[in-house]
Amino acid sequence: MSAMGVRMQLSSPVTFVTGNANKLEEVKMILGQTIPFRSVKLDLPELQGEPEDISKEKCRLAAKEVNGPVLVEDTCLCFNALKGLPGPYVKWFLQKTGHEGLNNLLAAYEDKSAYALCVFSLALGPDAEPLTFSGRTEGKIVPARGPGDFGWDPVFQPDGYDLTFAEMKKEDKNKISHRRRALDKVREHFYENDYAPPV
Ligand SMILES: O=c1nc[nH]c2c1ncn2[C@H]1C[C@H](O)[C@@H](COP(=O)(O)OP(=O)(O)OP(=O)(O)O)O1
Ligand SMILES: [Mg+2]
Repeated sequence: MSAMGVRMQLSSPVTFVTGNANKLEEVKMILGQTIPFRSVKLDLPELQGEPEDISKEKCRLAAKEVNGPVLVEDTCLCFNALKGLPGPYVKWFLQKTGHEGLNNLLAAYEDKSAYALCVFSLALGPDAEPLTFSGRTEGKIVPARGPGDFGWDPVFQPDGYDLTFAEMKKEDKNKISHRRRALDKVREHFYENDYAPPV
């Protein structure tokens, strides 16, 4: 039961909206059968600003498109020496300058520390205010190592590991990742509110 004692009935399974197949694969692995969800491939426009606001706005757009309950996420890679940049803009830095460019951004600084941040937003429908759930993993930026199939994974080495995210086994990344930590909160929210499985 939710805090209000009202059982929320989802009108349909939650739709995870993303244009990124690698994200979807990880979300599927992490959530398994715990939350009923389906996915739609849509690359939604993203506003500029703070990670939470970007995620929420993406969620509002997704809920309008889907006209039902939706889940979206926005992922940031934040360099401490650069006060959190490139952050939500890492996609464009990566696309234009590659892994080497991301390393070069830190060339002038001793501090190579960084964190990966994942902000999920959930809206139960187009008129609902999105809720956000964040997860964060600390690490550092290193010259690229490992398979290059998912974003900046080759240049991010999480604290306590000698391997980059790209070099780690998927199941190991999924135990400590920003995405895992955020999804643990999403899952907790579903349990706490006792969202009934869709009929
Ligand atoms: O765990 C990750 N490990 C490595 N790279 C990652 C990860 N997660 C996102 N990424 C990349 C994808 C994109 O270059 C940028 C985030 O941008 P972001 O807008 O959130 O992703 P996206 O546009 O690819 O998909 P979406 O349609 O869900 O917005 O960082
Ligand atoms: Mg995006």
